[in-house]
Amino acid sequence: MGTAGDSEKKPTVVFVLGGPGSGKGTQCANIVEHFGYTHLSAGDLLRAEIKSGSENGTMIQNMIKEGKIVPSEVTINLLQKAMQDSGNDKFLIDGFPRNEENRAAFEAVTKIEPAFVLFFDCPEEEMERRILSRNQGREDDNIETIRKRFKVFLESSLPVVEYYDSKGKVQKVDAAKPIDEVFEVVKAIFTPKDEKVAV
Ligand SMILES: Nc1ncnc2c1ncn2[C@@H]1O[C@H](COP(=O)(O)OP(=O)(O)O)[C@@H](O)[C@H]1O
Ligand SMILES: Nc1ccn([C@@H]2O[C@H](COP(=O)(O)OP(=O)(O)O)[C@@H](O)[C@H]2O)c(=O)n1
Ligand SMILES: [Mg+2]
Repeated sequence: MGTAGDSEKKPTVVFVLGGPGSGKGTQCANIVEHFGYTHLSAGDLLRAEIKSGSENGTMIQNMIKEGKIVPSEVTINLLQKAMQDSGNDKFLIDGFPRNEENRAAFEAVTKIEPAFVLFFDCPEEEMERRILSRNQGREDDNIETIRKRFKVFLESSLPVVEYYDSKGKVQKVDAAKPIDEVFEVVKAIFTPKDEKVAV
């Protein structure tokens, strides 16, 4: 018997990254249906925290409106709680880590390394079109905030993708295609290799 610490198996985590509007949430919903993962969107958790009237709510709301990245401590707490509450051991963590601070803090706090990183690659003009017709009533889906979010994505989030790419952990998907075509590619990535053999 191991000690309490090492006898518990670490959960499987896949980070789902990509620019704003690249289709992360949409594809995660598809993956959940087919592969039994629990989908945790960092943005959704932060928006729920605002709605709950938490003491951090105003700070989070202001940062989201400016397209800025909320301090890791806040987001990681929400992710950890959601992981515990889920009862599952397989997670799609969508929209996190979004900067080097997010990445290093998650690793330090949870000791979890992602199994791989699913990266949705999409041209900015297409992402902009999608966000402007998303109609979810989000306070950050306006052209002024969108521009700020694109800048943060290029400056802070892409380096995280590059970091994982240098470790051979990135599965890059062309996300500019229609939803079902993107999912065909995603599905192949999640399907265990021994089930991929044609019969
Ligand atoms: N491949 C796609 N082609 C066209 N529209 C898409 C595609 N994927 C997602 N969308 C739409 O674009 C918007 C943004 O998608 P979403 O999944 O919310 O992206 P993200 O979570 O990366 O911001 C949504 O309205 C969604 O329905
Ligand atoms: N790890 C994260 C994820 C989101 N956020 C905030 O939440 C906003 C919306 O994130 P999101 O993932 O829901 O946005 P989309 O990429 O889905 O459009 C971001 O622009 C950030 O302000 C954050 O601060 N830290
Ligand atoms: Mg999203």
